[in-house]
Amino acid sequence: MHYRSTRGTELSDSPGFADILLSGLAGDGGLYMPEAWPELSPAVLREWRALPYADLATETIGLFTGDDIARPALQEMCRDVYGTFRHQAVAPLCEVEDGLFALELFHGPTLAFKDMAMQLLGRMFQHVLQQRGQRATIIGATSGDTGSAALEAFRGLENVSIVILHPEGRTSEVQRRQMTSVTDGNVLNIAVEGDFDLCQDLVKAMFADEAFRREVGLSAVNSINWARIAAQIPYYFRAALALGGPDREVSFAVPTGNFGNILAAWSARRMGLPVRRLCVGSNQNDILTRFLLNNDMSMRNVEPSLSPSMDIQVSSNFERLLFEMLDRDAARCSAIMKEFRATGHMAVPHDAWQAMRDVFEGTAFDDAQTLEAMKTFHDQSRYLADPHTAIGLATGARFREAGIPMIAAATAHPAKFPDAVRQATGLEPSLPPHLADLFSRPERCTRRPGELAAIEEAVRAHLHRA
Ligand SMILES: Cc1ncc(COP(=O)(O)O)c(C=O)c1O
Ligand SMILES: N[C@@H](CCOP(=O)(O)O)C(=O)O
Repeated sequence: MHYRSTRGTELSDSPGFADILLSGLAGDGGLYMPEAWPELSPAVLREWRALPYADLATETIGLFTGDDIARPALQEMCRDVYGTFRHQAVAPLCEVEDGLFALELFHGPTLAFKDMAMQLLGRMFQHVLQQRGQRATIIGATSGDTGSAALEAFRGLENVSIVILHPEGRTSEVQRRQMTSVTDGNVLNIAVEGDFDLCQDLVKAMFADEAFRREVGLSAVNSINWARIAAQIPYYFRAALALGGPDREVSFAVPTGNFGNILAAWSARRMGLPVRRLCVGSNQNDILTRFLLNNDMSMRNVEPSLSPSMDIQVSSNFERLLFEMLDRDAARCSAIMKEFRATGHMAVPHDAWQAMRDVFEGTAFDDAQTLEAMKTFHDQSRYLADPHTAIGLATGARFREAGIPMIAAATAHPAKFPDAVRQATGLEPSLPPHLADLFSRPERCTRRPGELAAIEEAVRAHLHRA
């Protein structure tokens, strides 16, 4: 399998999986996409119904790794990683209301869906870096969950340093402590004065600084890295196949921020899974919903919300969908994305927008509606949802159609957001035993202004110490 950039101007043609795993973002600022989509027949999908999660993940992800990670090695990684999840089914389905299912993706070590991919990425990086005799410096931006998942997956690894930028004061306390209590020597946490979009822009700016990129051996584990998306595809197959696919259509509802998780669902559809609708759920930062309604993607200030992991205006993976909807015309895709960054507005060609609307729905819930949804799902169905999951379920409920299972991504454990859960239900969710002492663990974190030079300096100083 080879890859190409959504902006199409890369000099080195057709990198393979190991190359794009380590580089993360294409040199031209675009995002890597597979050169061709694997296509799966209904017969193959029926065979996949019987596979345990780790083997289904091996089959799916193996389509993207090609020969760069030998199949037995990939299978061993998947079995090791998913064998440690707290639920035997890894990503179980729970019917919350008639025809409305929660696909629980939070049974990994850091209690959010990010573990589903990140645990595997830790193993893949180690494997490829050892094979190549290289080191990498991973830089990630987080609104709370990617950071903790990445630190857990990469802490203590010999050939990797990891630096995570989070927006100061804009994560839940549990999310912050999950990051800042990781004090291994290869880890640096930076609290940035600004919001998540600024953190993500800083990461992209470090990638654009060619000299710095080479100097530190920069890698990314945000969902700008295709490997993250690839490892998030299997659970959509698993859920749909468990509910009658490929002989029955299903729909998915996904609480959405950076657009990575729903892009993974779209990818499963593109590979042959019969999926009827993909429903984007937003909080009051509803840029995607407004776009889907009016073909008008206009940036506004980010408002802090009860679902902080979705407090975002620039959804990086939207570029991948746009690229596909423009029939892979990289020049047009690049021009539209550059215009968006320059003006803060984007309207896509009408046929591309219509093609998105044929599949995608969007709706938004402000904080009051989120709390109401959390209370209703708890009172009526005894389902305790974190604010992000509640938005996913409420989105699913809004677009549910008779006879078609609606599967909502349950993206975080309620204990990650105890304040919102208490406010909505009066309940005090408890952390699982392995995190029971989280509030008494020492924290380590560096504060920096949201300026490229200050962040690059902090990274250099960290590498010098390590
Ligand atoms: C709990 C939770 N839900 C939803 C999202 C949004 O997912 P995505 O960024 O893939 O759209 C995130 C962050 O990514 C998250 O941490
Ligand atoms: N909500 C995310 C933001 C980054 O998302 P990613 O999937 O691109 O890593 C977070 O939890 O940090």
